[in-house]
Amino acid sequence: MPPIPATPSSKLKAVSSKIPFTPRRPASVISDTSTSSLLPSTTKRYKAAISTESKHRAKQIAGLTIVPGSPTKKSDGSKPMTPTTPRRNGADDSLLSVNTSEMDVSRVDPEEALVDFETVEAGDISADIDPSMLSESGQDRVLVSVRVKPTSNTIAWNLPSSSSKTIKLNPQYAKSSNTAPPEFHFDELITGSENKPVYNKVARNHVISAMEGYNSVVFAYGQTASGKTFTLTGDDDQPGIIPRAMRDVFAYIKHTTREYLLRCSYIEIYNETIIDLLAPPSSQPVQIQGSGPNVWLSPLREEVVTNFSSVKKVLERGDANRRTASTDWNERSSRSHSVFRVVIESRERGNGSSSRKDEEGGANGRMTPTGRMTPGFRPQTPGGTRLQSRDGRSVQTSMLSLIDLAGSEKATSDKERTREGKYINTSLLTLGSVISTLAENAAKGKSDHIPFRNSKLTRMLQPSLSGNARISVVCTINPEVSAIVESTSTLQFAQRIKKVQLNATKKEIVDTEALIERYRNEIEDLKRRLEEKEKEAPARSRRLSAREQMDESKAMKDLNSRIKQLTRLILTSQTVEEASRPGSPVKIDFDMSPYQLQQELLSARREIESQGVQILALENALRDRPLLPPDAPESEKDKLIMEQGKTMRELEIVVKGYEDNLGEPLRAVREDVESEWQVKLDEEIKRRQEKEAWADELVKQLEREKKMRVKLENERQALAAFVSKFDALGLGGLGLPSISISPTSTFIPFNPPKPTPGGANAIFAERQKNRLVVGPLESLKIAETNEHGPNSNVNVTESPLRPSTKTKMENQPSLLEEEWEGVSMHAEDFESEAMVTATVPVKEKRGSFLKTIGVEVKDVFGMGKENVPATS
Ligand SMILES: Nc1ncnc2c1ncn2[C@@H]1O[C@H](COP(=O)(O)OP(=O)(O)OP(=O)(O)O)[C@@H](O)[C@H]1O
Repeated sequence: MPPIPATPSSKLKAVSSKIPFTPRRPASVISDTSTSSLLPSTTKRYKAAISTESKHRAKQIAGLTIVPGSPTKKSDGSKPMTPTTPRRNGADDSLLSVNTSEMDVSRVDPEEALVDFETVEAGDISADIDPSMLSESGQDRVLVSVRVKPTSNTIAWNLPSSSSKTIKLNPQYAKSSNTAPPEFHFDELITGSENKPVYNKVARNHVISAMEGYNSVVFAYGQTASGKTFTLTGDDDQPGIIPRAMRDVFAYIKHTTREYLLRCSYIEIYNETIIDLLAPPSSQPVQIQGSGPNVWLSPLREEVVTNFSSVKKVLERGDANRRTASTDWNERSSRSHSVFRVVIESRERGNGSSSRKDEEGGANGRMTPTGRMTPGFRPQTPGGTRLQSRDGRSVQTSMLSLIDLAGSEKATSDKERTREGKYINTSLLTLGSVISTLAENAAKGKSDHIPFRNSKLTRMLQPSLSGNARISVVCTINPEVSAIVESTSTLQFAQRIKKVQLNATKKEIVDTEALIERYRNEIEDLKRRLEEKEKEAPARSRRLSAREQMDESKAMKDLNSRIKQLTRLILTSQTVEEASRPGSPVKIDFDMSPYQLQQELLSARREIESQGVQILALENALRDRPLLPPDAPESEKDKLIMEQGKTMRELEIVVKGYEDNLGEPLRAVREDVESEWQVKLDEEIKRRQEKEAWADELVKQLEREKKMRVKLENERQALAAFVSKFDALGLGGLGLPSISISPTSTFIPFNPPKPTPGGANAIFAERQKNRLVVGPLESLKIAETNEHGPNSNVNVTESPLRPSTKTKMENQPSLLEEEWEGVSMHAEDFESEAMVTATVPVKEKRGSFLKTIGVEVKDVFGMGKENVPATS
């Protein structure tokens, strides 16, 4: 198998032939010229600058042994410096104390160190930046790439073509000819010495994601000397991921309207100790605080960077403090895991951003270091300095972590390296098992315990590995035959990490203070408007219609309820703020017992509650308060009362007019209805009068009929008696001369009537047959005269005043009018209750006879049988 050509080959040559060097120390941070004179004057690489401590030692300790296998010697023949002990103990701190910066975030006012498109200069960004590259592309899975280090030796791996993403062990190097040689597929497979395509493929998206607000992690994993540091840091010719990422950070800022605060930190984990590469050597080791996904490092020095040159300085300082040593495989092997982190905080630009910076930052709006810094400034923010959300502009926070892991390695000939190697291998092993469990859990939906706590590295990476980060891993391999085992192990690790599931989210910090302030302002504004409305109300109400007045009162009610709502929101925000603040040192005395603290908390809560009640009560009072304050002058009050009285009178008039107008149509309707019904009423009255008259007439008629009936009955009785007597005397049918019956008659000529056939009874019966019978008033019945027969119940509805033609009344003369042959009868004769007398031509006894037939009417009427008095 031919060796892998480097791209371009001349570069590989240049890189491989480079002599390690220490970068030039920035003048600003190095005050001791004698120290700087110790350092080589030219520099081509950032990597593994020999620490100041090491240099100092170098002066004192003569004759360091050359590590066997070190590929290169220094040009002066001296051996590479290898720190053998932690640099803090026994180090000359006075020499190292210069290694500090005024850009320490605790000394900088974040508001003065903001970076935005105005402050970013062309030199801060890559010359070949394409804005279209600055768009985010989300990743739910870890992006896994493999970078194969160029070599001139025979390689054991088959790399089919440049576009292929599969790497396969050549069969002749397989463990056994029976087993298939291992084959791996990745997202990217990169060869050559060009760092730019590596950055573009494996890191650019993640850098942009970090700028968009997602935590992002890029780390290099691989065997020692396989090219991790070359990939992450690179050199002047081939800058690696870190410098390229930082240039893209500024390029991104150049193309947005947000303002940024960038804070860098640089640490290393060496033999399970976390060391702050930017802090003075005497500083306390960094501790991992918190637990689970909420872990942070403390104390940790963070440097604010505002341009690329400040980033470069930070990197140089950190690199200078990194532990490197010659190993059997790498002249300057990283003996620790290094983590370069940038905390990116951003918010929308405020209105006066640029003008403020122009004033304070000098030419082109760029802040000078002195202009930005406020020595001794330390905002009282729990958890350290950070960008504050302002005027309702929330702050977005994310972290970009660029990690160069220590190389896994086999046992080395050096004792110290062996000890380091153990730690390195242990932490890498832990990383491996953490990744395996994460992958397993993701694949099988399990939630097995993940051993994050087994190493500082995994514990520190826990938030990112738990899913809340976008991760890219570059696995570097040495393709040579001698490194098959390590390369296979690296590729297997890469294969596993590919399965880890991610779910990164953005973190937004809301500006509660600004929110509360905004609410307060709004409440003030609403109250002012409410007050104005209340003042104008009497005057306005005169002008407004009823409808508009209703709208007006609704608007005032709305204002009131909005005030109430905002007050509640303020209370809630304050409570949340209080709860989320982890105990301000200003307010809480930590020497207090838990009981006392609890009491404090309770009383604080009670106070908040009572304030809430007070606010609500005040709101109610505000709503119900009179239009004038109690201490207003009497004249004002009188004026108001007068105005209100006037308004009331006006309202009364309005109401009356309204009612009047409303009554008018009703009156018209009533009149119409009345006139219409008056006619009907008149007709009805007339009809009633007629009916009354008719009824009166009926009554009279009835009376008459009754009398007539009585008389007739009397007549009948008298006649019956008379006829019986007459018959008894044997005078029936004798042909008597005309009889004149008159009570006043004194003389009746003797001319007795001739007897009729059947006698008087027959005549009476005949008359009875044709007799008219008068029934009740309301239903006049004509019985015997009815054409339907004597017993027919046919009603005769006609008025008795207008007798029916069907009756025989008109043909039937009244008995009173009828004149009998020989007997004359007159109605007036029956008017009185005098005895009916008949003058019969009898002998001398006739007078006594006449006397004996006198009959009282009342005795006759109502008797069922003929009441014939006995002849005396
Ligand atoms: N792709 C590459 N092209 C050219 N040179 C490379 C490449 N990768 C690595 N090198 C060179 O190989 C040497 C070792 O590389 P590097 O120091 O980056 O390895 P490492 O993985 O960081 O090792 P360690 O784990 O020991 O720190 C360096 O001199 C570096 O310049």
